Amino acid sequence: MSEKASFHQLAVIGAGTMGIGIAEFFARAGYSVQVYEKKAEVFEQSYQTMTHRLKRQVEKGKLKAEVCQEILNRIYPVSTLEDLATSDLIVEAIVEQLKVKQELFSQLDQIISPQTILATNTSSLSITAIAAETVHPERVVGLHFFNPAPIMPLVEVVVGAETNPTVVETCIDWMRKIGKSPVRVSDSPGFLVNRVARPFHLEAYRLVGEGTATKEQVDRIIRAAGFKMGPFQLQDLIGIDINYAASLSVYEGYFHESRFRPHYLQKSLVDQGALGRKTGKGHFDYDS
Ligand SMILES: C[C@H](O)CC(=O)SCCNC(=O)CCNC(=O)[C@H](O)C(C)(C)COP(=O)(O)OP(=O)(O)OC[C@H]1O[C@@H](n2cnc3c(N)ncnc32)[C@H](O)[C@@H]1OP(=O)(O)O
Repeated sequence: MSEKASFHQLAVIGAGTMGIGIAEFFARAGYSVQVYEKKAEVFEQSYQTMTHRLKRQVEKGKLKAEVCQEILNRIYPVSTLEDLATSDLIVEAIVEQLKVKQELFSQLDQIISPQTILATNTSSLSITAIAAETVHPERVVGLHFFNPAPIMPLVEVVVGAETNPTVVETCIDWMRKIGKSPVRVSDSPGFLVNRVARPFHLEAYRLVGEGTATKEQVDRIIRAAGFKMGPFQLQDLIGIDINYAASLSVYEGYFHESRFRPHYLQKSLVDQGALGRKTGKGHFDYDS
């Protein structure tokens, strides 16, 4: 592994499902992680959920109580972006809106050193476009984790038009070192996984929309075919809003090719605020 791959201080921006999952994974790997989240209540809620899950692991005898405490102690919130000035690697996991991400990256560019690697966990937005607003686009890279981030091995390492190859190598080496299975992918709409996943999700919506099958039937049959989850269960895990944002982004990115057209039921659920497990209601209902 290259010398540069020895990170000391890590940071995550955004403490939603993915942000806190990524922070937990880094903490489990032995790193201390600063978490910047604009809304204190979002951090509190996510931290509580994570704590609850880790404690259940202790009860099940899968995690030692002291290890659980060490993991929790390594994750701490910070209240300003300036607090991240000395980070070696920052992973952004905020809302999937290009403008908002560009503004954040351009702000960070003024605060951190040119050596800091700036990663985005975007599921489908262009890394090149996110980097375009920064003075140092060469240190911007995609690190696309999968939900649940603490346990899913795959990480797409997404190479933007100006990403420095050393940054890519450093991330790949380090991801391997801490137990992930990184794959290098080029910057295109939806990268690899979210593009391949479009027909999986969208055809499922079409089947249900045209009355050919129910959501329960689709999920049951897909599971029987060997998938861990059916498309509707999986969307409830990922977040229906996140999956809809990926659908829109791939559709836009391929200039409205009809095979990528999002489905009205996606938008309808988002408009209702039925976003999946995180809101207690999505395709199915969940206890809070
Ligand atoms: C949209 C994005 O851009 C891209 C994406 O993220 S696409 C989504 C990719 N993810 C998937 O495809 C997930 C597919 N599903 C699965 O792998 C499994 O169903 C699952 C891991 C979510 C749950 O597994 P399952 O066996 O049904 O449930 P359960 O027994 O509760 O959990 C299995 C283990 O995962 C852990 N786990 C479950 N949810 C977790 C979470 N959110 N965070 C951390 N750990 C979690 C449990 O603690 C348990 O660990 P243990 O074996 O040590 O006790």
